[in-house]
Amino acid sequence: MRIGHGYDVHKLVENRKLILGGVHIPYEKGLLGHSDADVLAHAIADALLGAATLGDIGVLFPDDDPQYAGADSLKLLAVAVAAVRRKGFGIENIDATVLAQRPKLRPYIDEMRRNIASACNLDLDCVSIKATTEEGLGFTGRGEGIAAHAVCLLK
Ligand SMILES: Nc1ccn([C@@H]2O[C@H](COP(=O)(O)O)[C@@H](O)[C@H]2O)c(=O)n1
Ligand SMILES: C[C@@]1(CO)OP(=O)(O)OP(=O)(O)OC[C@H]1O
Repeated sequence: MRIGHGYDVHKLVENRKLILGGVHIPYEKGLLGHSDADVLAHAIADALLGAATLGDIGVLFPDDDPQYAGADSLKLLAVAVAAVRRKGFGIENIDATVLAQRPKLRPYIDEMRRNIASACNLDLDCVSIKATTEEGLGFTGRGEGIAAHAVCLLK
């Protein structure tokens, strides 16, 4: 067994789509990044790559490479998963938490889980996604950005 942890943050700005776990969530702002800035998919990719000692998402997909401009992060996640599997690992489970003051994410959680499970070729029951506010505290609490933590086990 191998354990992995991933953490990512992206800034909330106007005139960007808010994409979390591959779901386009209606909101007045979106996350800024070189890719679609799907902070949840990035944290999960980093957890998987970390567990397999394959570096992190920025190693696989450099943020100065034009081919990743506006990239669908679920596709980047699927590539990361393929690298993990090529190294001989299977994925036991993924558990992630999104830190966002707004918008309310609960209505979108099941669709996010389905998207992540599909990108990772996993049963739905192996993918857990949760959301929490930080009670108005810090940069997520002020609505300046959204963060995500993820852990995974590889077998
Ligand atoms: N952006 C968010 C944040 C939280 N939730 C859900 O609300 C519950 C209570 O949030 P607390 O920060 O007070 O723990 C939380 O357990 C989530 O189910 C949400 O949907 N979207
Ligand atoms: C995903 C990549 C891909 O270009 O770009 P960003 O969307 O900026 O995301 P980040 O988590 O800052 O770093 C990883 C990048 O390599």
